[in-house]
Amino acid sequence: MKKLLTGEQVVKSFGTGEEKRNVLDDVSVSIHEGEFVAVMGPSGSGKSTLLFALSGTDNVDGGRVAFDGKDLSMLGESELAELRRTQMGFVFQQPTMLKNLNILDNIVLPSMRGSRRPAGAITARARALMDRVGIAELAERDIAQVSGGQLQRAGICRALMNNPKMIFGDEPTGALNSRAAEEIMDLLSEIHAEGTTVMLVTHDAKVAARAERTLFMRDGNIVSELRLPKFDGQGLDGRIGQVTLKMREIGV
Ligand SMILES: Nc1ncnc2c1ncn2[C@@H]1O[C@H](COP(=O)(O)OP(=O)(O)OP(=O)(O)O)[C@@H](O)[C@H]1O
Repeated sequence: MKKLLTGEQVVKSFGTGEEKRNVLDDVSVSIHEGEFVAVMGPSGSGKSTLLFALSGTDNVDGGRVAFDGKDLSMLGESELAELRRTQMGFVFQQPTMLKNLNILDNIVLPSMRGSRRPAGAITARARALMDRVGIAELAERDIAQVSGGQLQRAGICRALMNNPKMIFGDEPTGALNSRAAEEIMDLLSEIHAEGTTVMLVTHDAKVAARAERTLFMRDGNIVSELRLPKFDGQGLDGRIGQVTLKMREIGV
């Protein structure tokens, strides 16, 4: 399988002078096309910082990040923004949505901003995605009138609008009850099964159990990884057991 995303000796530091410290300390990692990778580790170990560095959300202080063969540091600001807008989708703990717009408008807004596609086609794409994730009837609702799980589905629709090669998620189920979390993970597993590459930061063994590879971070480094067969919808409990065992083994 082709490498889609590579980080080579990535360094990211925060602070200055004596306060300066490397939050990512020479991290190298490759993610292959179609892979589902989870990132776990103690709070403050650098998981989100790694996700932001690899997705070009944040610049890095050392090393190199390449997406689909393109060195991100060689791209101009607008090229990087375009690459992120068209090839990457982002799902966070809680989707940031505008309160004065309904669900549909929140989903289409980022695509309307930067695209030459006709507005009708963009709206049709959003409605098809909403239908697919089971929130078609909520299009005209205010964002305050839907549940956390429904709002996250809308966030996933927004992330899929441009049919991205890769989805990056930072604790996508962190704000949800266990049933909604499971439904969101079913959805992300489906999207992965259709060929989208996925990278998720999580504290939850139930989330990492869906992944084929879980990276474990500590103090700004990847210290271990667990590989599992591609998830086919079967044997989730056993996979959760394996992730939990590994977490205990390395003290996460
Ligand atoms: N913008 C920033 N400025 C200064 N320090 C930062 C910044 N962002 C992150 N850090 C620090 O970098 C370290 C790693 O943060 P990061 O959010 O990547 O950890 P994490 O593993 O995702 O943690 P959590 O599980 O709590 O979300 C932390 O000590 C954090 O305080």
